[in-house]
Amino acid sequence: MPPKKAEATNVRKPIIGRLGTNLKMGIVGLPNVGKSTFFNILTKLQAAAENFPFCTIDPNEGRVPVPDARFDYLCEKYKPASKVPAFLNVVDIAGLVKGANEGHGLGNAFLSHIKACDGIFHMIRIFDDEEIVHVEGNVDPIRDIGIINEELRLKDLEFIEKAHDDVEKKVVRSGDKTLKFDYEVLHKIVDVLKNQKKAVRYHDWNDKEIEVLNKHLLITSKPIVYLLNMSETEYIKKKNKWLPKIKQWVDENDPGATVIPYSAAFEYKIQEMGDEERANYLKENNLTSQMDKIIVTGYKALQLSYFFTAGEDEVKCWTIQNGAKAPQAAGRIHTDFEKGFIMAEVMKFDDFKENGSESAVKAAGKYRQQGKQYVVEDGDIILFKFNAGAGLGGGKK
Ligand SMILES: Nc1ncnc2c1ncn2[C@@H]1O[C@H](COP(=O)(O)OP(=O)(O)OP(=O)(O)O)[C@@H](O)[C@H]1O
Ligand SMILES: [Mg+2]
Repeated sequence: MPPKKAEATNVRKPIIGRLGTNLKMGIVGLPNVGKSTFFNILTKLQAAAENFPFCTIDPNEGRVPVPDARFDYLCEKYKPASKVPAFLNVVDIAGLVKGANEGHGLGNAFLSHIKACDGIFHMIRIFDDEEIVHVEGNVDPIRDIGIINEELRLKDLEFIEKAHDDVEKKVVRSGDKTLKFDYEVLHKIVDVLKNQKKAVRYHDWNDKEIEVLNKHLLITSKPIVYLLNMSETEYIKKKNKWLPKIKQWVDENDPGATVIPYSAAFEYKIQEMGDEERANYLKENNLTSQMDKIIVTGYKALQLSYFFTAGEDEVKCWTIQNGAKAPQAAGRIHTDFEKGFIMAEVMKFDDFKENGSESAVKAAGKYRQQGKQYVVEDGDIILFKFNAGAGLGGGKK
């Protein structure tokens, strides 16, 4: 029997990058542009952030709760003993300079810290401040974006040429046919990076090619979120001469990437205020913090989403990779849930909010039982039914 149409819509393009849910965003940029300041505001940690280039050497890691009004609503509703939001992992990395791929600045070693991340917050300085050293002598974000992207491209090229040559030896000299397709794809990747001088993510790869790409986890295949670090004054005035130029550059050179202007100085200032003082200040001056937006954008860039389990004991967000099916999602809670999966009972968050309770959702006919093929959607509230062991009756969570 041919597959049903409904199932066909479940077919998704494979994700480029690491599998799993423990993914992280790395903060990348020139030295002294505000990466550690941003990291500290995000994580409320105290990594060294001083006015000199290469202040950061070893990477700092932290995790930040992902803000979500739906989660807050569920907590308000159930008043659970335990509240567990989703988390975004972030890594503060040393500054990158021109020629880093050849060992300039802090050199090559920490490019591996970028490689170990799954997505990039590309931090760009657009604030003018005579006091703050700029390694290139003046503020010119278009030039700076170029320097960073070029370093990342060259690093990938160096890595992939080596992989290409290794596979070439096996295919051409030793006649290993199993690697023939890998060899073709590696050849294509070298072409994109070397001849077309493009990042790997700009190219449209097919499913089989993505399988090969995922053996190498190239830096330029990672999703990017551009963060433009403004001065406090300009952020408040919502004005900076570089903003239109950068937007234009990204549209032309990195279409689809997200650009978020913000100000580390402003965010730092409001973080120091008390809750009430901050709320009043923002309201009176018609200003908003950009931190929530940045966190959510970073989390989504990693192709992650979450479903909720909700009850009086606990309201919890469970991170999944986009496109995960119900049994896989159940496996996030416990491997037994995946092995003995029977069904997922699903409420859409909006239905829950509209109807006010689980029983009202049921009465409205909107409480749905979903099977193994169900692709879990962000914000689903789920109760899994599963077989606990070989035929030992049902269980649930
Ligand atoms: N928006 C801003 N306006 C003014 N000063 C800022 C702003 N953002 C950061 N700074 C200042 O810039 C300096 C460098 O910041 P930070 O240490 O965070 O940079 P970094 O990118 O982590 O540098 P490195 O690569 O050397 O580790 C600090 O003195 C910080 O206070
Ligand atoms: Mg730093």
